[in-house]
Amino acid sequence: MTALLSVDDLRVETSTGRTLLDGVSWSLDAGGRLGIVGESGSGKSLTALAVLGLLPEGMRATGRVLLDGTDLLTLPPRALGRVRGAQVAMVFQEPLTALDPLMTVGRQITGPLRLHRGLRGSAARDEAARLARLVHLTDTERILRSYPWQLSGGQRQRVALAMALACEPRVLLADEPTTALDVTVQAEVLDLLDDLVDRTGVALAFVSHDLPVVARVARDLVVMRDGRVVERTTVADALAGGEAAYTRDLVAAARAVTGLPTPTRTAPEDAR
Ligand SMILES: Nc1ncnc2c1ncn2[C@@H]1O[C@H](COP(=O)(O)OP(=O)(O)OP(=O)(O)O)[C@@H](O)[C@H]1O
Repeated sequence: MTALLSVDDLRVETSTGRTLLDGVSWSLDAGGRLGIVGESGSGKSLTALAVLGLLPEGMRATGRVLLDGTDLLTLPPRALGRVRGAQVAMVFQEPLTALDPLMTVGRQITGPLRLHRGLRGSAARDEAARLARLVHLTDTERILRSYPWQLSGGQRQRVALAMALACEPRVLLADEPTTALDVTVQAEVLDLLDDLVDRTGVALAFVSHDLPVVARVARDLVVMRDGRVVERTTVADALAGGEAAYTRDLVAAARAVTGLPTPTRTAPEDAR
């Protein structure tokens, strides 16, 4: 199968020539679930930002980021803007950064529907309500009339997911989407993500420092350290004892803290 999104020998340097990402390569198939894991500073977020063309000023990316064969790194800004949101959507750790504090949730969800799908009036409102239900928001009428600050952290992340899915993207990039949430809400949002991937068929790239969290939603796994990919494997194989010593350390550390299960090696299709 040809990959839907592939990152090929991605390198990111600062304006002073410091290398932050060095030869990062991975691929995500249509409907795939890729986890990108590694300790703080390993380059997970920069990889996600580079894919979206959202690197901080002054940083330079080389290599290739191919979405269905189109290299996003060489795309002009306007064309890249059309890809972002419409084909590759994202959710971040803190949903408030993605939400406008002065706009009701309903208007924020209808915004991308208007822009990318041309929906207006009651058609946009109906679709916003459908999306709110899709992300398991209850009391949708009230929530759509609310401002972000009137919602809980878990509700805000559900709204951010509804906005991300509004344009029916092919890829969803999630960077630590549950890290700021307390444990119970974190589990609910992970279950929701799992369900959304199944129901919408969106391909998921899920970035987190937390291996047990990644293991709940991902099937394939990229392990990063110091701006490099240490190992490309599956979650099941990593849990059964990865090839790289660093992967084994990550698994052992996670197991010591959370009691991760010790599965036997399984075929990738059975890994969820
Ligand atoms: N704006 C920036 N300017 C210079 N260096 C940066 C910048 N942003 C990140 N870096 C550096 O790039 C490297 C990778 O950072 P990145 O944020 O991708 O790591 P991460 O794995 O996502 O970690 P975390 O989970 O803590 O966000 C780190 O060494 C970091 O110090």
